[in-house]
Amino acid sequence: MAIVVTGGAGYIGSHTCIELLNEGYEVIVVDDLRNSKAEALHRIGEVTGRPFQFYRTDVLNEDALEAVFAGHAVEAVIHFAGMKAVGESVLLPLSYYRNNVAGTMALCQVMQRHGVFKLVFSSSATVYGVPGQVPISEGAPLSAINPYGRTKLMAEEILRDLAVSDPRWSIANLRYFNPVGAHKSGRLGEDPSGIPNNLVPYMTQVAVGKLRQLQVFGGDYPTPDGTGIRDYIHVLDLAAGHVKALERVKRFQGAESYNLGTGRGYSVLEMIAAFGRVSGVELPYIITDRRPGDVAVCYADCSKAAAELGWTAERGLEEMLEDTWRWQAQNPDGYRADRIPSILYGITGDERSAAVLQARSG
Ligand SMILES: NC(=O)c1ccc[n+]([C@@H]2O[C@H](COP(=O)([O-])OP(=O)(O)OC[C@H]3O[C@@H](n4cnc5c(N)ncnc54)[C@H](O)[C@@H]3O)[C@@H](O)[C@H]2O)c1
Ligand SMILES: O=c1ccn([C@@H]2O[C@H](COP(=O)(O)OP(=O)(O)O[C@H]3O[C@H](CO)[C@H](O)[C@H](O)[C@H]3O)[C@@H](O)[C@H]2O)c(=O)[nH]1
Repeated sequence: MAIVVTGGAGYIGSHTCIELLNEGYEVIVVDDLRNSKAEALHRIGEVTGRPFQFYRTDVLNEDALEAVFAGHAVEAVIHFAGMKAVGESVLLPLSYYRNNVAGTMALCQVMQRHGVFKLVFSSSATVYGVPGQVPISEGAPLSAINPYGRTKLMAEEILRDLAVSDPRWSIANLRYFNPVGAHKSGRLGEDPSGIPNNLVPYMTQVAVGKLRQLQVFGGDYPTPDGTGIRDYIHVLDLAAGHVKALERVKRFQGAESYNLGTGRGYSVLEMIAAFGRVSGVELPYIITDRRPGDVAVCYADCSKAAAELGWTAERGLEEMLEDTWRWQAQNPDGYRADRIPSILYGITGDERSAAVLQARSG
C-alpha cells in the first residue's frame, strides 16, 4: 500500500518523503513544482537510496489525480500542496482560496471515489490568529487575520465536516509552528524563491552575503528583549511527526488537530545570537517597525501530540540552526545550481498532465 504525498517536492514534503522512505513506506509524490525544483526529488532518492513515484500535476487537475489513484493501491494521503506566503495571499486571495481550499476539496473528492479515507493535512499555527494565551493548546479559539490563514481555517473546517458526514474518514490536521532546519546531509533544505519572508532563511542569506542586513521587525513588543517570540521546530522533527500522524489515522475515526512545535519560544535577538554561536558569523541587523499582522508571542502546548501521537520534538535550537547553516553554506543558490532535472528525469509529454516519472537514486 502506498502513501500519496502532495507537495512532496517542497520544503516540509521532501523531508517527510525521506522519513517515509526510510521507514519502508511506498511513496508517490504529486507536485506541480510551482514552488519547488525536481532537483529536490533527485536528492530524496540520493539520500535514501530508494525509488519512489513522481507525478507532475496540479492537485486541482482531478483527471490527473484520478489516474494516480487508479494506478496504485493508495492507503493514505499526506497533503502538503498549498501556497504559504501571507503577504502574497493578501494580493492574490483568489489564487490562495483556489489552491488551498478548492485543491483540498478536489483531492478529497478523488480520495472518496477511490475509497481512500485517511488524510494528514498541513495546517498551521496561523489558525490561532492572535492567541489569547500561551502556550497555545488545540482547544484555543480559532481565527485568521489574513487570506492565507483563512484558507487553512476553511480547509480544516471542511475536513471536520467531511469526517462528520462519513465515519470512514480519519483526518489529522497538523498545526505547524515555525519550521526551520534542513537535512543532516546538507543536500536538502528550504529554498525560498525571491527574497525570503521568514526569519531563518533571511538570516542565512545575510550570512552568505546575498542580502545586506537583517531587519528585526519591532523592538517594542511586551517580551523580555522587545522582539517577537516564536516556537521554531526542526523540519526533521516535523517529518517524524507526519509518520506518527499517519500511524494514528490508521487507528481512529473522525478529525483531530495536533500542534507540532517544541513548546519553547525564542525571540528574534536570541535567534541572532544563537546563529552567531553556531556559524561564527555576526549578523548585521537593524531594529525597524513592527511587521503588520505579527503577534508578540506564539508557542505551542504539544501535550496532545505527545499523548496521542507518541511524538515530541527532539532537536534543540542550535541543531536547527547548524543544519540550516550547513544547507545554506553548501547550497548558496539553493537547488538552482545543480543538475538539469528535466534531462535527469526524462520528463516527457504535457508537463501539466500526469507524467509518470520514476525517481531513482544515483
Ligand atoms: N513552511 C512553513 O512555515 C509552514 C508553516 C505552517 C504550514 N505550512 C504548510 O505546509 C505545507 C508545506 O509547506 P512548505 O513550507 O513545504 O511549502 P513549499 O512551498 O516548499 O511546498 C509546497 C509544495 O506544494 C507544491 N504545490 C503547491 N500548490 C500545488 C498544487 N496546486 N498542486 C500540486 N503541487 C502544488 C509546490 O510546488 C511545493 O513543492 C503548505 O501547505 C503550507 O501552507 C508551512
Ligand atoms: O526578516 C524578518 C523576518 C521575520 N522577523 C520576525 O521573526 C519572527 C518569525 O517570523 P517568520 O516570518 O519567520 O514567521 P511567522 O511566525 O511570522 O510566520 C510563520 O509561522 C506562522 C505560524 O505561526 C504561519 O504558519 C506563517 O505562514 C509562517 O510564515 C517574527 O517575530 C517576525 O517579526 C524579523 O524580525 N525579520
